[in-house]
Amino acid sequence: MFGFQNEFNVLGQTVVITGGSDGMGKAVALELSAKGANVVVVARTVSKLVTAVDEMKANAQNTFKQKFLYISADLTDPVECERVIAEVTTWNSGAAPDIVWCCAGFSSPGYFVDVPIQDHRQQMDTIYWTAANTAHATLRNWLEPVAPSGQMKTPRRHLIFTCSTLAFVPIAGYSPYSPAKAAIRSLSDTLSQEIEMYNGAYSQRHRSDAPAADVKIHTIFPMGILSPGFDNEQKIKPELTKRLEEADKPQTPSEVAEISIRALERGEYLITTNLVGSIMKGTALGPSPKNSIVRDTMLSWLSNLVFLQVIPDLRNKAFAWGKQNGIPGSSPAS
Ligand SMILES: NC(=O)C1=CN([C@@H]2O[C@H](COP(=O)(O)OP(=O)(O)OC[C@H]3O[C@@H](n4cnc5c(N)ncnc54)[C@H](OP(=O)(O)O)[C@@H]3O)[C@@H](O)[C@H]2O)C=CC1
Ligand SMILES: CCCCCCCCCCCCCCCC(=O)[C@@H](N)CO
Repeated sequence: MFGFQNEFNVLGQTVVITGGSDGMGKAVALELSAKGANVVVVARTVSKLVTAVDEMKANAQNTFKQKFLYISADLTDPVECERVIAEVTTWNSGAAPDIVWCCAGFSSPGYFVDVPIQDHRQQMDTIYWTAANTAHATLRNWLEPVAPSGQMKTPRRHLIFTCSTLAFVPIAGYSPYSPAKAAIRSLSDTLSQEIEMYNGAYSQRHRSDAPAADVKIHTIFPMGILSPGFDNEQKIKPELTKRLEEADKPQTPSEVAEISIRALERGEYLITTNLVGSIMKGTALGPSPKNSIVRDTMLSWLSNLVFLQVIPDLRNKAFAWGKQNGIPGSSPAS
């Protein structure tokens, strides 16, 4: 297309998708398979992984050229993440993956004091540590200095995190989950700066050892996704939380995958998937690198005005809820 340079061409690339056996991760896997990528899906449950591989094969652009693999691993364990990268590299004829997309994780909502403290820690393991472990194993591999003769021909790699708009805006009932997503956002912002040192060294690769490729970091911030994980969280979600997130109209996994991939193709860094999500991002953009200085600055001015009203409104709704219903387990005021 005229004037459009695809910043995320996956044809013939090797992609690892954690959490690729369900929900958004599986939708991403299917879409990238249709675009001609070799895809490795990683999650714990083998039966779901087998199904995902079958579906990717059926969806492939070229069944003869593309390869698919699944690896069962619990990514809360950093040793497992290193095994995943090593196995993928062996399978990929000795070359590291070109793209790693962290999608693993699920939400277990509840009020802060009602959720046992070890469950809060477990959410941090499931959300933050699966992503940080994967990023650590991946970047250690990608950023290893190699001699000029070992440099890649298609010199760009992508590390993608999947966060949530809850990293931008607080909603009561998500305290086990939102802090872990906010930590991912902070990791992403920090890495997006740190990676520039390596990319700078890469730009001088003809002179000295440098990483084998340029690396770009991206983070996706979906709103609700109609996934199996979402069905589970709805069963335990406090009624107040459902009420406070009424402005959210959940999207299907394939919608979210498609919108995210299109934004990656435009080269965006922090990616939202609909208008309410963009407004939530706008109010919290702060020091994060921008996709477009003009558009993001206008967006944050607008969002900050909107949120002058939104935050007190959310707090008032919580207060009114308690006034009406009491705290969970108590008998309501009559
Ligand atoms: N659903 C929603 O409303 C929203 C979700 N998100 C985020 O988007 C991402 C995808 O969510 P969703 O589509 O709901 O996903 P699902 O809950 O439907 O699927 C989660 C995937 O992660 C895998 N997984 C979970 N824990 C681990 C682990 N310890 N090690 C390896 N794999 C693991 C699961 O497989 P298995 O259990 O077999 O390991 C599965 O493949 C998540 O990061 C989620 O937090 C963000 C905003 C909204
Ligand atoms: C005009 C602008 C008004 C903005 C109002 C703000 C409303 C907040 C909506 C909260 C939506 C939360 C979606 C994230 C879901 C998620 O990550 C979990 N389902 C975990 O899986």
